[in-house]
Amino acid sequence: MKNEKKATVFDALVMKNPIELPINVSSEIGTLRRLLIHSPDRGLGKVVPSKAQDWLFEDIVHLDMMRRDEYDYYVKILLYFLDPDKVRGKIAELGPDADRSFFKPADDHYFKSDKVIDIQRLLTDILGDESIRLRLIAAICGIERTSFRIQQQLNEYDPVELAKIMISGSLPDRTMLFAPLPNFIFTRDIGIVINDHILLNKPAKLARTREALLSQYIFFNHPLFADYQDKILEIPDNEHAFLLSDTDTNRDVTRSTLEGGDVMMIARRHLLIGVSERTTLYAAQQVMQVVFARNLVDKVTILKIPKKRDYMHIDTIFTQVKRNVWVLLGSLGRTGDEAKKRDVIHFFAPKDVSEDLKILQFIKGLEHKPIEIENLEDLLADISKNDLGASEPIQFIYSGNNEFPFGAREQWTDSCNLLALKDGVVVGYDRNQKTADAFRQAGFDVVDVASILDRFERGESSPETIENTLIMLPSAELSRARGGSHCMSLPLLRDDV
Ligand SMILES: NC(=O)NCCC[C@H](N)C(=O)O
Repeated sequence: MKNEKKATVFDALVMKNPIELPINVSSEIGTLRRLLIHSPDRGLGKVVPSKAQDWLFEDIVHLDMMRRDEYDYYVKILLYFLDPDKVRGKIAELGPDADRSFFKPADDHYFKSDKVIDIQRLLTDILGDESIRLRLIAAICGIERTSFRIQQQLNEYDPVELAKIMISGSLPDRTMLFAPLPNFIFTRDIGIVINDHILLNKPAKLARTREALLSQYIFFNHPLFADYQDKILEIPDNEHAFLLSDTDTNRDVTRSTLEGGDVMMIARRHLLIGVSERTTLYAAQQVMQVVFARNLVDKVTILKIPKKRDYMHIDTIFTQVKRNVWVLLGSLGRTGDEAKKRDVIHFFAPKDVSEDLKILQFIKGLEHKPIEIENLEDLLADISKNDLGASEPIQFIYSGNNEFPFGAREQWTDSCNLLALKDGVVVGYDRNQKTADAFRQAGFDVVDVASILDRFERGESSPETIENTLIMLPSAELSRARGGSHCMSLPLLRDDV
């Protein structure tokens, strides 16, 4: 439909006073109250084998199956926990064979929650403003190098359709104008809430550049974030970076790239930052300076992980399950270290293929005297006990139950990338069966998402009463996109723990 200046579609959100929609995240496990997601859009169905690597997928996906059999369940479980009135009593009619209008952000029958918010709707809202629309069209056409005529043509679409085009890269008649954004489903990577501040990301990969631009416009222009304008943090490049060649090894210490999967608000006064394939040391340092300067935390821990596609961000190698329970990849933990010490080949390995994990902790005011932490388990145990006050013994659940070669296999399909809905209740992928065994051995219930929704519907369990559970999401297609439920969430509000 052509641009008719319709009222913004997300009235429920826009009309609320932003004060009623606070933003605050001070842990990874406090009960989740509000988050940003993005349902797989038509762009994901455009990935072809020859572009899969460039677009950061290792495979092509079946879009309809990914939506009906997998992602829609993710949405249902999120709604049951965060906004139950939208789905309670309706689960049977929202099955994989039903009409999907409830799940389509641009549809009149969409669930329209102000707790589980699709970023596409926020984009639609801001595109209702003439000046923002013109600027964003120009910016996108600039980075995508389209013709001037296409710029003019885009301005003719209404905000609902224009948002779809900007995300998917294609027109309603399926003509492709530019590349899709298949990784936009991983909302974790576009921004991170640090207490009541929002840190915007600078993606390392070209395929994610447009995501950052869209997010920047949304965070700076949507009424939802109106009260937080002076709390949005952006990390600039070091001016020396502009003078370095692409191959200069100093690029890493001057260039600023940062993705949300590398930033974890782990406790009210403690931030973790990964230095990885995607996040540079320079960016990590800049973030540390700004969070200390704004007195947002007292402690920043920097974890340098191997620059490998398998690991990508720190949230691909560990996430928190409960105040005293973590899931992690054993080969980068203590057990991995011990095995390595006995391994003469590892000792002589050139630095760039080293599997080492290095951890340095910085205390505000004593930044010049960082503390080295020997292994991941020591760091996580310290967080549980000293930052979060856990009194029970600390438990580590290892990817693939630490059995060779399942640790690596299941980490690749996001066994360590879990989203906590509340303390001890997490969502993960069903294909990671050895990791699920490890959860059982640690005393957790392991239940597939359809069964838990049934139990909720029958009143046999509820989001309030459920404890110590791994909820398993169907994942044959989603896991091909190389991210898990942690990556598919940008928490905006969690209860304090
Ligand atoms: N936080 C995350 O680990 N996000 C997963 C991102 C997957 C996406 N295909 C990417 O490579 O960027």
